Amino acid sequence: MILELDCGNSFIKWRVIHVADAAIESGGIVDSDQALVAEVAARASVRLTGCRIVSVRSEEETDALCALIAQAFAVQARVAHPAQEMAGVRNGYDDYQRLGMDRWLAALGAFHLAKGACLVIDLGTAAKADFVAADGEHLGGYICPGMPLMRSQLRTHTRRIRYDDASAERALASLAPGRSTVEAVERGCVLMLQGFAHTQLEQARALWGGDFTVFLTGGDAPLVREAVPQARVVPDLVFVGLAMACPLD
Ligand SMILES: Nc1ncnc2c1ncn2[C@@H]1O[C@H](COP(=O)(O)OP(=O)(O)O)[C@@H](O)[C@H]1O
Ligand SMILES: CC(C)(COP(=O)(O)O)[C@@H](O)C(=O)NCCC(=O)O
Ligand SMILES: [K+]
Repeated sequence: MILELDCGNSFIKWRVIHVADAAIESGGIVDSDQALVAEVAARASVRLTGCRIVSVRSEEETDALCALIAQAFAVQARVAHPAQEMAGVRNGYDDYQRLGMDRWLAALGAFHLAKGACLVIDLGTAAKADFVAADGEHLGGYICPGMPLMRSQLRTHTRRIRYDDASAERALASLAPGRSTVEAVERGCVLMLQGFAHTQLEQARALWGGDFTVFLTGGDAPLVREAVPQARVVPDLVFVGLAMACPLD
C-alpha cells in the first residue's frame, strides 16, 4: 500500500491506496506531522510499501516529515519536484520552479481528466486559479487570500471583530446580509470567494468561449460549489497529479 500526502499551509491531507488498482483504503486530514503518524499508524491495517508527497512547505519541514515517515513506517518518501513539462502540460511560469507544487499537480490532474482546456479553482489557505489551454500550455493563474486568511486578517487587524469557531459555523447556514459581526464577516468572506470563482470563470470564457472544464478542489470548495454549478468538484485533484508525477510500483 502507498501513503500519499498533500502538505498544504494549514493541513496535511493523507490517504492510503492499494498498489494494484489505486483503490482508497483510508484517508484523513490532520494539522501536524505527529497527528499524521498517529492516524496512519492507527488506521492503515496493511504494511506500507511506498510513500509520495507533495508539499508547499519549506524544504526543512518537508525533509523532517520524510524522516519521520521513514522512522515510523520504514519507507522512503518520494517528493514531487517542479518540472518544465510533464504529461503534455507546459509550465507557464517564467521560472517554473516558483510555481506552487500543489498548483502544478492540480493542473496536471485537471488536464489529464479534461483532455482539453481547463480552469482549476483550488480553495485552501490561499485561493488559487490556474488556466491550462487545450494544447497543454499552462497560461498561469492567480493567488488570493483564502477563507482562513481573510477571516484571520479581520480578526487580527480590527479591535471589535471577535468570535468563536462554533458561531462561525452557525453563521454559514445562510448568506443573507449579516445581522451580527460573525454573520457579516463569515458571509462576506464566502461571497468574496464566490466572487473570485466567478471572475475566473469570466476569464476562462474570454479565453476559450464555452469550450473548457472547470475543476473545483481544496478544503473550502463546498463554500462555492453552488455558486459554480458547472464545476467538477474533485477533492483529490492534487493526488491525481501526484500519482502522475511520482509513479511508484
Ligand atoms: N476536515 C477538515 N478539517 C479542517 N479543515 C477543513 C476540513 N474540511 C474542510 N476544511 C476547510 O478546508 C480549509 C483548508 O483547506 P486545504 O485545502 O486543506 O488548505 P491547505 O492545503 O492550504 O492546507 C479550511 O479553511 C477549512 O475551512
Ligand atoms: C499559493 C500557495 C501558497 C498555496 O498554498 P495552499 O493554499 O495550498 O496552502 C502555494 O501554492 C505556494 O506556496 N506557491 C508558491 C508561489 C506561486 O505559486 O507562485
Ligand atoms: K493545498
